[in-house]
Amino acid sequence: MHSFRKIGADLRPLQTTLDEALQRKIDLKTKPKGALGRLEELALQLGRIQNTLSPEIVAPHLLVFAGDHGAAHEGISAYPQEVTWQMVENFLAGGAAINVFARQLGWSLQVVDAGVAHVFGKRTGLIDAKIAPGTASYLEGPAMTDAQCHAAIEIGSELVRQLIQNGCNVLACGEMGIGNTASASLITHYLAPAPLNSCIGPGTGLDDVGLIRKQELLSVAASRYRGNSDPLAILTHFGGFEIAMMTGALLAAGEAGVLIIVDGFIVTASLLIAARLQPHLLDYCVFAHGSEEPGHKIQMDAIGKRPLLNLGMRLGEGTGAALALPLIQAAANFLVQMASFESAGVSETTI
Ligand SMILES: O=C(O)c1ccc[n+]([C@@H]2O[C@H](COP(=O)([O-])O)[C@@H](O)[C@H]2O)c1
Ligand SMILES: Cc1cc2nc[nH]c2cc1C
Repeated sequence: MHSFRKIGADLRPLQTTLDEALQRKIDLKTKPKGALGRLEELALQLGRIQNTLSPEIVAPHLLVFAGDHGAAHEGISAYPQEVTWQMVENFLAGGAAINVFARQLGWSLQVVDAGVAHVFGKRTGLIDAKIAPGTASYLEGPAMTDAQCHAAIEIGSELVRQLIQNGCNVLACGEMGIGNTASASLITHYLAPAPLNSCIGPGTGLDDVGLIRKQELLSVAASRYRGNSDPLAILTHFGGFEIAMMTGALLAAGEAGVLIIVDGFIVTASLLIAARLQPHLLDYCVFAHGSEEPGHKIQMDAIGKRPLLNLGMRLGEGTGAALALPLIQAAANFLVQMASFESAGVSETTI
């Protein structure tokens, strides 16, 4: 029915032919066996993804997808909808947290207007991929049409294919969209699956009263949903153009066999959809950080993954993913640059 089912269709399980050689190379480095802990797992994963004993990080790129949500007017966020476009302006001016971290850590950064309710005009650093000026409210019906969902997935995947053609071999997605934790909660509820209330949190900072209102509204939204549990049906109904575009982006990155650094709660909601379509996608992912949004732990448990960092963050924008890059770089570097027992003349045997 949906041709976008084909995106990611060539996604392959990771190559394991080099596993023994990679593990041996890791074990022969000048350190007690296993002493680099999770960096050793990262090095093995990177070697598998790139199918080499000497992996490298080339042109890491972060795409920040922004979109508005029809349901934002219902009182599901601590902030008003216009913060979405105002933060896009902040990204373009270089003043947001993600700009600071991207500059510090060597990421190329682009902002994608997936569906912000604002006219930006032609702007340097902004990719105009606006599907519509915000989704419809899922309290009234589907957030988007099948055609809009299809277009968003196609555009997200095409953007990533272009980046990879230009040499990028590490991709991260970030997002900005007032109200998008509510969409991510609904998606997590259906796909983890888990009880709805356990998937709902304060997002940008709702107080207890606000949280109860959000839970009530989302419970109404779920009770009105007449579709099935098909991941694309859920994406279409509960939306987020930025969430749909990231779904396409993640699938294309996995299909091209590049490392994906996964950010927080909303990006992982996109990943839950994408991984339902192509389960091997998870092999290409590193989970950067544990978000404070409570549904993130539910997502991680559902896919059996552990985040690298726990910094108490809940910002989005790709900030958690950005901060994990030096660890991944360190994993590649130790595998390539560290001396072996033999080359350094260090005794290998234990007594
Ligand atoms: O990435 C996360 O884990 C995360 C957790 C909570 C909030 N956010 C960000 O906050 C915005 C959504 O929050 P809300 O309360 O408006 O749904 C959106 O712009 C996200 O980038 C992001
Ligand atoms: C200020 C602000 C910045 C953000 N960045 C991502 N989500 C955000 C939400 C708010 C409210």
